[in-house]
Amino acid sequence: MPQSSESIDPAFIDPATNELRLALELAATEQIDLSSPTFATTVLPNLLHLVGSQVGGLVKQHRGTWACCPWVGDMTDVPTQLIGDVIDRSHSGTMSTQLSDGWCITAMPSNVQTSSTGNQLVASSALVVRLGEAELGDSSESNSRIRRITCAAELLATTLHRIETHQRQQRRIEQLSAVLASAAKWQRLDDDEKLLKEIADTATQLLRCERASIFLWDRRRSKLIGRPALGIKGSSLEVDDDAGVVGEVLRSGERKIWNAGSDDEARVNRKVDATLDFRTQSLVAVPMSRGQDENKRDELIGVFEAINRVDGDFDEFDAVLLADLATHAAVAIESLRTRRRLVESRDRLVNDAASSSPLVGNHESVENVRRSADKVANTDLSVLILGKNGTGKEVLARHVHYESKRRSGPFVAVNCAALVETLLESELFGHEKGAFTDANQTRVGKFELASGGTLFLDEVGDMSPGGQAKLLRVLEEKVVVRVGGSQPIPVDVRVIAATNQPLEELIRERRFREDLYFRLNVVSLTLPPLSQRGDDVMLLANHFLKQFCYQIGRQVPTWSEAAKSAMRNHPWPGNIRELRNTIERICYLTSDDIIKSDDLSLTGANINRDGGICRIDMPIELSESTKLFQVEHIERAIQSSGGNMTDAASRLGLHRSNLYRKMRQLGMPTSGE
Ligand SMILES: Nc1ncnc2c1ncn2[C@@H]1O[C@H](COP(=O)(O)OP(=O)(O)OP(=O)(O)O)[C@@H](O)[C@H]1O
Repeated sequence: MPQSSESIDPAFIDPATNELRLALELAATEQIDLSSPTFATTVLPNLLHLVGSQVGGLVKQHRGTWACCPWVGDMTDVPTQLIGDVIDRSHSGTMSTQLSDGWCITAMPSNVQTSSTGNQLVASSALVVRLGEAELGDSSESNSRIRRITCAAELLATTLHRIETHQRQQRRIEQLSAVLASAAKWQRLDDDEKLLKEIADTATQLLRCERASIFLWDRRRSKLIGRPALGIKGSSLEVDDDAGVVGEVLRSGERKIWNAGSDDEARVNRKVDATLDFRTQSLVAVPMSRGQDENKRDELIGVFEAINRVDGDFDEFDAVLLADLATHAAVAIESLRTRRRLVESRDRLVNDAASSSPLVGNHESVENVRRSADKVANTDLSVLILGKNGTGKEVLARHVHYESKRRSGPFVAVNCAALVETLLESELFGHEKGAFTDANQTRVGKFELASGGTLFLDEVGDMSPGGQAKLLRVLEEKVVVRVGGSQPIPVDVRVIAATNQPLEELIRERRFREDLYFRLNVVSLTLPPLSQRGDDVMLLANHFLKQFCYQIGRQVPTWSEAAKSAMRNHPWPGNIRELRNTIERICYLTSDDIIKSDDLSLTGANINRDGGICRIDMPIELSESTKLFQVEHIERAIQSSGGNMTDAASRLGLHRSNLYRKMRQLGMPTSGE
C-alpha cells in the first residue's frame, strides 16, 4: 500500500540517504570535522553528489559576517541575506529550509541553548546546496530532493555535533591535564612577578588568545591592578573596579564573555585599549577567589581575563577553562603570599634569636676567634670549641649557627655531661613507643630535632665510652636509628662540640676516642678565660647591666671608680657566667644610681657570706634555710673549681649527674642543658 512520503522517514527509504548516513558514520569514526581537508575533498563532494549537486557547502557566522567554509564549486551568487534569515528563523525554534534562485538553504542545528522554555537546538550555520534550474520546475521531484537535502543537513549536523562533542571532551581532558601540570609548576615558584607572568602565559597558550592578564583587586582604593601590566613598561595598569567587562565580573561574581560584532560595544572599557594601543576583539573574564568566607561567600581577590581569541570567538567552553585556571591561580597566589608572610616572620624570629645572645667582646683574642668562626660558619665542617666553664662556648656555637646558611634551621643544645649513659642514646637518637619500660610515647631525638640546623654537643669530653661510639657512628653514617626502632632516619645536621676538658690528655688516658676527636675537631676554636680579655670585662658588664635593667624596668646605674677597679682586678674564675650573675644580683638587689665596690660582693637574698661561713637572716622557715644553704654551698663548690662541674661534683662527694639533678631540684640554672 502506497504511503504518504510525509509520514515516512526519508532516510529510511532513500538508498542515497542511507549511503550518506554510512559515509557520515565513517566520518564520525575517523573524526573528520569541518577543518579536516578530507571533509572538503571527500565528505562534502560525496554529500553533494548524493543530493544531486556539485556546488555547495557550509555557511557559518563569523564575527558578524558569513563565511563559506568548507565549500565545493563556484561561490558566486551565494544568497547570504537569505542564509541569515534562515538561520535567524531557526533561532526562534523552527528548523527551516528555504529555496531561492536555484539555492536550497537548510539551517543546521548545532549547539544547545537554554531558554525559559527549556533546552533547544539552535543553528549558527546552514547547509547551502546549488540546485539545477530544470529540476526545480518539477515540483514532486524537487520536493523529494529538498527532503533529501534537509535530511542530509540533519545527519550532517548530528555527525558534526558528535565529532565536536568528542573533540571537546578530548580537548577538555588535555586542558585539564595541562591546567594541573601548570598548577603544580606555579606552586614551586617563589617570585610574585614570575608567578603572575607564568599564569598569564599558560592562559594565553591554552585559550589560544593574544593576551591574558590578572587584575588583582585593591578594595581600599576601588582599583583593579593588571598584572602582568600588559605592555606597560615600568608602571602598572590600573582600572576602576567598576569599569568594563572586568568590573561586571567583580560586581556579579560571574564569568563574562564579550565578542565584537555580536555583543554590546559599550560593555568594553576602550580607555584601556587606548592606553595600550591595542584593539580588544573578544574577551572572556572570570572571578578569582581565595575560597569562601564564614558566610559561604566567595572572597574575591581579582579577575582573570583573556583577550582576543586567535581563531574565532570566545565561548562558554573557554570561560570554563579560564575559571579552572583562575581557581588554581588564586590558590598559587594566596599560597605564595602566605609563604612569604611565614618566611618574613621566621626571619624576624631568627633575627631576634640571633640578637638575643650576641658574642660581645672587642679584645683581640675574641676578635680572632670571631674571624675564624665567621670563616667556617658557611661550611658544614665540624667545629670543636674549647674553653673553661662560662667562657661563652655556647654563645660562640650560636654565633656560628646564625652566621651560617643554616640560620633559619633549629639550634639544638645538649649537655652531654648531664646525661647518664642509659639516657644518652634515647636523648640523642630518640626512641620508639615501647622501646623500654618508660617509653610510653615515640620520642624524636635531638639529632632529628636539629635536622636542617645545628646540634651543639656541650661538655662532650664527659660523654661515656658507649655514648662516644654511638655518636661516632651517627656522624659517619649521617643516619640515626631510634632506640627500639629499625628504620634508619637520615639527618642533615652540622655538629658543633664543646668541652672544657683537655681532650688530648683524655685520649692518652683512653677516656676519649681518638677517632671521635678527629671527627669533631675538624676546626677548633679556643675561647680565652675572661681574666685574659682586658677591657672586655667592663664591656660585658655594661652589656649585662643594660639587659637586666631593661628587663626589670630600672634606670641603668653608673659605676663608681672603686667598683670598676674591683671588677678589673677580680680573677673571674667562673668567667663570663660569674660576671653575668654578679651583674644580675646588682640589678636586683641594689637600688642606688651608683654601683659601689661593696655591691659586688652581694650573693643572694637572705644570705650573707662572711669569711666563707653562711649566715642566714631571720625569719625564715627551716626547710627554706636548708635549701638556701645547699644553693650557696653548691655555688661555692662550682666557683672554687673554676666552673668545672666534674670537679665540683667530686668536692661535694656526688657523681656529676647527681649534682645536675640536685641543682635542678633546687631550681638552680644548669647551663646548656
Ligand atoms: N661573648 C659573650 N657575650 C655575651 N654574653 C656572653 C658571652 N660569653 C658568655 N656569655 C654569657 O655568659 C653565660 C655563659 O655562657 P656559655 O653558656 O656560652 O658558656 P659556656 O662556656 O658554654 O659554659 P659551660 O662550659 O658551663 O657550658 C651565658 O649567660 C652567656 O649568655
